[in-house]
Amino acid sequence: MNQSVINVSELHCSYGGFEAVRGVGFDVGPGELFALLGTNGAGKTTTMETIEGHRAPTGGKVRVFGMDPMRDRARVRPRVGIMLQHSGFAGDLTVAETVRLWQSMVSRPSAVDPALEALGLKHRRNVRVKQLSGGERRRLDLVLATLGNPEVLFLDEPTTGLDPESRKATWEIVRNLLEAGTTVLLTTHYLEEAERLAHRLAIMHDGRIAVSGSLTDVLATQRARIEFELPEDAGKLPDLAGEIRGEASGRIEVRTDRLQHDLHAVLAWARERDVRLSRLRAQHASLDDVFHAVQQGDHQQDSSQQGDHADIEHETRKAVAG
Ligand SMILES: Nc1ncnc2c1ncn2[C@@H]1O[C@H](COP(=O)(O)OP(=O)(O)OP(=O)(O)O)[C@@H](O)[C@H]1O
Repeated sequence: MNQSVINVSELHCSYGGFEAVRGVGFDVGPGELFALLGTNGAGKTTTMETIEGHRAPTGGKVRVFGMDPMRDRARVRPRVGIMLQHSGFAGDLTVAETVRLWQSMVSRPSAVDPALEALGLKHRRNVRVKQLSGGERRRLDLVLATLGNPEVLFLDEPTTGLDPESRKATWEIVRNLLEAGTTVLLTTHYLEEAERLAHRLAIMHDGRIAVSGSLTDVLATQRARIEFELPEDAGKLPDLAGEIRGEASGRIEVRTDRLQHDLHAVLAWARERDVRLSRLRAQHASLDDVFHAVQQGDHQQDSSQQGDHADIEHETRKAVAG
């Protein structure tokens, strides 16, 4: 039985002769937040719009609750909330009038004031929409998208243009929705947003998914880094699993799939020789590193690389847990 709320397989979408989405596939489970990341023009919005039922695919299959979002629109639409990248409000209506109008169109509306309050818009309820700031409009978008208590929420760049406080408030709302069991598909340019909210994520590039999985899986596609400075007379470094870059003396960088192993070897070597490793740093690849590698067309997804990362993550969690 298919447990996915959203199922996308071999999706292709074209604009005339231009293929914007070229064989994308992923599943989103109940209560999961799946984030689509990618460079400008990677195909995120096109993918999202197709899943929302706004655009017919040119190939492949999209299912929401096991149904075709276009053909079965009447059954799918009442169960989903959509926050578009660009909304078309009637500027002369006030915030409260806009929300009431929206309330009359959804099948299971929530109360207006708590919804406005949660996103810091209650004091703006009598202001005309055209007088709102860009960030306030974005927050109104989110209020409207969640007004019908949707089972699935589509968020297309929900925090673009928001100040840091409003961004955090939005994350809090999304977390609450996830706790209540809502399934969320998110596109964002903010890597931190995906790191904080996503259960799983995919990075798109040129219409394809370049890398996907949990944050740990995705980070494991790039090698970790050990950096330090050596004194001139330090001698030859030990053999390591990773690649050693840099001068014999000076700043050294080790790129490795086996962070724990190589860090241990370097520390043991330095201790034996009483060598001081100044400005020592050891770290996993960041999402920024993976994103950059995808952009450069220089990434690999190989689950066999995950051993050390998983070990260290486990140990870190244990240490943090006390
Ligand atoms: N209506 C359209 N007609 C023609 N080409 C389009 C249309 N909409 C999008 N495209 C093209 O399709 C590609 C994918 O666009 P899309 O908006 O899906 O990317 P995106 O990843 O969401 O980008 P961004 O991060 O900039 O929002 C881009 O090359 C874009 O120029």
